[in-house]
Amino acid sequence: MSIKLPFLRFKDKQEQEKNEVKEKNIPDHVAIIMDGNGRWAKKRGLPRVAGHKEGMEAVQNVVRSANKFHISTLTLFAFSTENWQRPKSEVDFLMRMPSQFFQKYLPELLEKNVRVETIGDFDRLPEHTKKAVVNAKEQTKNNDGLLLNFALNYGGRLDIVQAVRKVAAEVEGKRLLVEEIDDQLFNDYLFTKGMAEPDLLIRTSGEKRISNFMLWQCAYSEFWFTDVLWPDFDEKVFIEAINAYQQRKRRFGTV
Ligand SMILES: CCc1cc(N2CCCCCC2)n2ncc(-c3ccc(F)cc3)c2n1
Repeated sequence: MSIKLPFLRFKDKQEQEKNEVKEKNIPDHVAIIMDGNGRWAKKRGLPRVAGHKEGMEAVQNVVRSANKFHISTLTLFAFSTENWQRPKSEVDFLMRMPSQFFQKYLPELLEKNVRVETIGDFDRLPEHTKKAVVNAKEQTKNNDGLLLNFALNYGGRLDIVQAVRKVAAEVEGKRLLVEEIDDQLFNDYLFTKGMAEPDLLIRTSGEKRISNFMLWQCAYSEFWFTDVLWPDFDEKVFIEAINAYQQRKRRFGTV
């Protein structure tokens, strides 16, 4: 059984298949590097912030699609540890986006049983940003639908270094033996504690780099790249990514 998109006319079965997501092998956890917002604006002679605003609409659209496809976890790379190097005016604008997002979409997230989480160094964010995010986390904490996880002030190397520091402190405090340290234990010290690892990592705008995103967690993820700029990312592109994932995961009856 697959989720059909009735509004699209299909030339033939093959064409139809390209516009459907089969229920088998749906990726449990999809992570997205939402790249291309500035380029989207530049192509239109608009200021960069116009690309960020349009990109925020694309965020809610991809949440709706992930919900429809019964994806369990959707992680969105919203702000990296490197993004602090951007002009102050742009960083200030970006730091107001979480609050704007929830002002517009929190009612819909609640109605759709979505739970909001974040990964990254939360403390360094401005108070107004933290307040908006803490409020959304609190209001959605008992929801058991899609886990919408925003990577905020996140870096893969920061994630690993802060985890190593915590493990080292446990060993130093005689609360942990070196021999007990393995992958499974280490996972519990990362920002993504308790979360499934990404099955599919999508990056938009044509760049084919991971840019310090979930370095440990994506060790076994399928990567899918598209030239589409993030503000233009829609359900049709999302289906293309999931279909590509499903093609790679086809067992042809084998285990
Ligand atoms: C903090 C920078 C930033 C940028 C941004 N853009 C701009 C660049 C990336 C593309 C998407 C639109 N969005 N879109 C939603 C959020 C958001 C983050 C956390 C949260 F809890 C709720 C919403 C967001 N955050």
